[in-house]
Amino acid sequence: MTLTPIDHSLRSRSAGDPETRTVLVLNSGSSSLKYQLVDPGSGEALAGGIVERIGEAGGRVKHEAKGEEVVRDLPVPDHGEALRIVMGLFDELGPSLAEAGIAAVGHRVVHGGEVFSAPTLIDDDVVAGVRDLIPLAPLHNPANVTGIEVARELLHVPHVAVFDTAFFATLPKAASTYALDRKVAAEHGVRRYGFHGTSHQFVSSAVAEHPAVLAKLAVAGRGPETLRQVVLHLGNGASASAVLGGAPVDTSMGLTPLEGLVMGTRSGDLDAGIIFHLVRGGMSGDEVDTLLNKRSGLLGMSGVGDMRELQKLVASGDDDARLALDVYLHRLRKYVGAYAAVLGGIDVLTFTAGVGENDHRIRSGVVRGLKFLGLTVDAVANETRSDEARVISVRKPAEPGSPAEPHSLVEPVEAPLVMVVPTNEELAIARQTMALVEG
Ligand SMILES: Nc1ncnc2c1ncn2[C@@H]1O[C@H](COP(=O)(O)OP(=O)(O)O)[C@@H](O)[C@H]1O
Ligand SMILES: CC(=O)OP(=O)(O)O
Ligand SMILES: [Mg+2]
Repeated sequence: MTLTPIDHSLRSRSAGDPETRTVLVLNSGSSSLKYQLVDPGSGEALAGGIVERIGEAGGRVKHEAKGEEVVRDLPVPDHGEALRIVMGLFDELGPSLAEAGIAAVGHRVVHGGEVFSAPTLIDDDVVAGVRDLIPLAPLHNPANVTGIEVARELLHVPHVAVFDTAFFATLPKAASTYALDRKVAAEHGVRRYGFHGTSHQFVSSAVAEHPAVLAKLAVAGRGPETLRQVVLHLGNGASASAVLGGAPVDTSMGLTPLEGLVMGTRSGDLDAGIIFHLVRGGMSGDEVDTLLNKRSGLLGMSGVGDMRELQKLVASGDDDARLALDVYLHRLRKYVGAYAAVLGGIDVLTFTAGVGENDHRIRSGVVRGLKFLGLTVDAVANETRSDEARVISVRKPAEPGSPAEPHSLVEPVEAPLVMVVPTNEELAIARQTMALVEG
């Protein structure tokens, strides 16, 4: 398929033109390309979709616009072709990219290393910098580089890189330092970088602005700088963060997005000795890398990496699936407990991303067993589906005249809130992209 490059560079500079206000957000994964056309002003997603199984036998494209979804099965050999297909779908099914007034393209880049700690306007040097970081994120950064290169060829507008690691650039040294020989660590850039930062930042900010949280702080007479949050981003990749007054103080992913929680296909935490044991047993380093990143986690333990599939197996009485779920929940409870210690207590525990937003059994499963921290789940609130940020912990009516009014429900002041807050990495990337482009 051949497409004419779209040049919006002149239109994007025409101030006040409402048509020049959208951002195309691209999230290039190892075998997928997620995209969304976003109006950062209104927060509206005008269209979006996903190209899956890139480079595999049967590719698939899902494109959603104006409430309608189109699914097509077709071969997608690489990310370049994936983006060309996406641009063709916009042309064919709308909204037309040529008329959408794209002011910029925002790229999710997973690893920014120590070089990039803020959204960055992309030029050749930045592409080279992201490429240099491939050894630190071999599963993610190669796709990010390809996505950027192809998009720059096809869309002649400013391109901005928004890094997963940026939010965690200010982690305290005690949390970001591995207890290794300091010279080796410095030479190889070994430290905790943290990932999913765009999501942890978006969600923790939304929590801090939520009326129930503001009421809680008001009742306690405390300022926002004291707010102690734990955020659980549970998607295919999963990570936890501890956030104090808006600043991250710890996070579960490390040098790479492998450490921490049990994930769809990644092991999360394990004894580093296991790696040497497997290598001595005959596996190559690359084989162990693939094992831990792609064949472990829920998939490795149960045969399925998708939480919906896992829950079906558990319901059917499958013992391996039950154990996988128990390991997943056990790890989560350990992290919440650890972060309660890091923060000196928890004010709000928040669930987000595909599993966190949708699976009430996981939420109640985590909180069950953490009663000693004051954490609770109200069964009705937990099981009620909603796209809104909401409280799911047990609450009681506010005292008449209390500062918690007009919010009619408030938990005992000392009890933490448990919340579900939908993440929106695309909107956050679009806003950061627009802010940079508009200077
Ligand atoms: N209704 C649901 N119940 C349970 N799990 C769900 C539900 N919807 C989505 N998920 C799970 O969410 C995960 C994907 O989350 P998502 O945030 O989309 O991942 P990513 O962005 O990392 O690809 C999958 O494990 C999927 O099964
Ligand atoms: C960093 C990371 O794990 O990203 P994802 O969840 O998209 O794989
Ligand atoms: Mg995601």
